[in-house]
Amino acid sequence: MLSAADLRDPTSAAYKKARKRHLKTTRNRDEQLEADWTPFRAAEKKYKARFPPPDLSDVLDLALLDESRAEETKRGGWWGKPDALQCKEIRMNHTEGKTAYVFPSTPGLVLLPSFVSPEEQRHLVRWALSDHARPPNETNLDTHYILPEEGLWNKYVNVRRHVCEDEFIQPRASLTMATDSISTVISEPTGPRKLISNEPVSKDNYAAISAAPKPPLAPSPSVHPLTTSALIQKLRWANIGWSYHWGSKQYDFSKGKVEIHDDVKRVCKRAVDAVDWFEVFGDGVPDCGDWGEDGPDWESWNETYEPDAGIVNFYQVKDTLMAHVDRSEVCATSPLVSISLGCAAVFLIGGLTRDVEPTPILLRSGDVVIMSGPACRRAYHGVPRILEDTLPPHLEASAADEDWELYAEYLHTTRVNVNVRQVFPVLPVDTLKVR
Ligand SMILES: O=C(O)CCC(=O)C(=O)O
Ligand SMILES: [Fe+2]
Repeated sequence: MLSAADLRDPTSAAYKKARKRHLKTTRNRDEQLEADWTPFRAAEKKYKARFPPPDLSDVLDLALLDESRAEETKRGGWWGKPDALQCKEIRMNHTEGKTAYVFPSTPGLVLLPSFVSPEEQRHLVRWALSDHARPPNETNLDTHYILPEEGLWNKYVNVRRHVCEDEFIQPRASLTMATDSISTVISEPTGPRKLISNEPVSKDNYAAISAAPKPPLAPSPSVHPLTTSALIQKLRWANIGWSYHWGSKQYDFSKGKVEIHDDVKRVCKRAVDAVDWFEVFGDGVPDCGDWGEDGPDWESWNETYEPDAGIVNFYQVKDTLMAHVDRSEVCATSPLVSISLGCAAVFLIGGLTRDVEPTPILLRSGDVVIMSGPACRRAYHGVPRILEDTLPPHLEASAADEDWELYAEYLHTTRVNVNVRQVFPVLPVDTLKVR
């Protein structure tokens, strides 16, 4: 496979070949169209580019400050700069040897580099693939395929260990066409997550949005049977907690809530608890945004933060997550905790519109991002690039743990993001009592 280093060396054969292909595909590029790109779109295009590989010198890469991550940051030849952006180190609670950073450009954004230990990273990856991406938690593949009851990953492990055959997993369409009336389902092709412009949820429209019908998505009639090994590469997300309805981009509370696993909750609570929120939002922090009629609630987060929803994202190296705002949560301010595992990525976060120039941050395995407060929770953000060959040494296969081998192999081309949210404010007004 071509490495990023090959593509940066103009004397290499790989560079010459890629350049030729690039010139051919961009010959008819519409320059006027490019001039119309919003700053967010322009940044996405820049980091997505396969050739030449993007220059990351304006991407914040705080791992470079950490001597113990030297082996990790060497991988793949991808480096940002530790001083690419303006950020400030803040005081933390009960946390030895860790650091937290805030950003004047996005009040409420907190970065905790290397917050999750290597051991805990392995534990979370196992949880995500083996325990979580299976019933009762919905995955992107459930709509379209009749998945094995034991979970796709567990089946895949059995296939690789020759415990069972690599059978073809059948599309669901053949089954449901006969039983579902077409008018009760909405069609959604497979592929990346779609951008649907949904209405921001608030206490005022919550009841109406909850009551609106949420018909199941239609299984695609064009998907083909695939083996377990082929299908595992197409796993893109698994739901956490309250069920999310992708057709309307709203939660479907009628389906009930699956409890968030204690181990995941514990990491998220530890992260929120580690932050001194006065340093993030206290006196003298400007432009924190509009907290709504009840005013700021950050002072109680260390005690009241209680996640109840979220998603595990599985990105293969060529996947991207387009600019979006997570606006389906009733509580538009409480911390959203986002844990990065596996390959590194470029994360972009801008402002309330795509016209705000986004801040680029290199996220590596074990890093935690917290998005909190009105300015940050409603900020456009996305992941335009997964950086190939960046799996840290502590996630590689090791002779000491044979069972890890298949996880390590999968992670070589994958980034896992555990994205945990709080849908309801902790003290819901009467109309919000669904818990
Ligand atoms: O993968 C990430 O870092 C961000 C994911 C995200 O923004 C989302 O799931 O809404
Ligand atoms: Fe998001």
